[in-house]
Amino acid sequence: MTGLLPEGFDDRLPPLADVAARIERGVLDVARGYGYEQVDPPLAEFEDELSARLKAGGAHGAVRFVDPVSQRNLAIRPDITAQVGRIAATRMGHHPRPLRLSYVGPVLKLRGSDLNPARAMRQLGIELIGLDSVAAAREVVSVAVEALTQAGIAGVSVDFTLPDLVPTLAENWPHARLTELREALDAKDAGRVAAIDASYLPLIEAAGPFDAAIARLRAHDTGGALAGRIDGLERIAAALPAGTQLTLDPTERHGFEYQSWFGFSIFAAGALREIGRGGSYVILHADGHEEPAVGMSLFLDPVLGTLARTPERRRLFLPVGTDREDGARLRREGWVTVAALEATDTPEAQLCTHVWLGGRAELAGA
Ligand SMILES: N[C@@H](Cc1c[nH]c[nH+]1)C(=O)O
Repeated sequence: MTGLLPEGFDDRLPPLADVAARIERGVLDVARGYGYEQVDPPLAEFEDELSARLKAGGAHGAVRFVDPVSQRNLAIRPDITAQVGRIAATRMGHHPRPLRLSYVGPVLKLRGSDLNPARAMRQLGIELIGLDSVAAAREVVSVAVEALTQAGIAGVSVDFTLPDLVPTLAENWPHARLTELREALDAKDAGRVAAIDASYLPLIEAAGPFDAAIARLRAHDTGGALAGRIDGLERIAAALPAGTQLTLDPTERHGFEYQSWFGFSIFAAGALREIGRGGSYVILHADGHEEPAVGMSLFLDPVLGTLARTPERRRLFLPVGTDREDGARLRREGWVTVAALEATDTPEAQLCTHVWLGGRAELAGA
């Protein structure tokens, strides 16, 4: 219904909201099994704290307002990773490293994008703080793939990227020339890239299925920043279950505002957009020291529609007068029971598949 909610905002209704909650629980449970403990930061906080924590931004795209109580600028979180960075750098600064944390909750973005108009959404994820090594990245990507698969998401695939590769290789370039190169790479415009510096052409040619892309990159490898990253990606990919579809787009930077050497997007069968993103990044401490981290965030909306088409909705209608003990026992056995509160209520009105009749669960309408 237009006008009921602002553009980019949406209600999750039944059965989608239940499906989503179940997947969220499933993912967080798998993460907990790997030692990731949940933090639950508030919806909004001081803007300066939020933007100070991630090197290369953390309050980017936040809705801001002046708090009438503190008279300070607050930001509604656009990304819980920045809040986890704040917690890791302050209240859990003394905690032994690496620190493994997970989170789930709503986030709000000032603007949607052409590709994804959503502004209000739920984000869940894990962050591993203290390391951005290949071993740390391997763990984060494998936990993401395992957790999504166990939560019932089919066809999970991963697209790797190297967010800071181009700025690292072109470290001494004037800003304007680097911007031009990055725009040409974004547009995958081989002609323009060749005109700027043909040695960057292999980065466009290397986009595609992982093994072939790595082989092509290796063929052009001149040592240095690229060589280390190729090795790292291969070791990360090798940790994923056989059959996981993998691709590489070494210059993709859309959505990777603060990630450093390593980034990845997660896709699922039938979902039109990515359902997750992650990578390595740097947390800034108040004393100026920089701490590496790796993490990933999931946004499940694009995949919910594909799952909820076949929800198993078994609901047992309990007519007025059903014994309370019977109801309690049936729920313990796993039934969803819906009690009639008035004699005129019907199984159909309550979307029940079964009815409790004569001490048995009968098919409704039979
Ligand atoms: N929070 C990032 C993904 C991420 C988590 N940790 C590192 N990167 C995002 O939503 O795009």
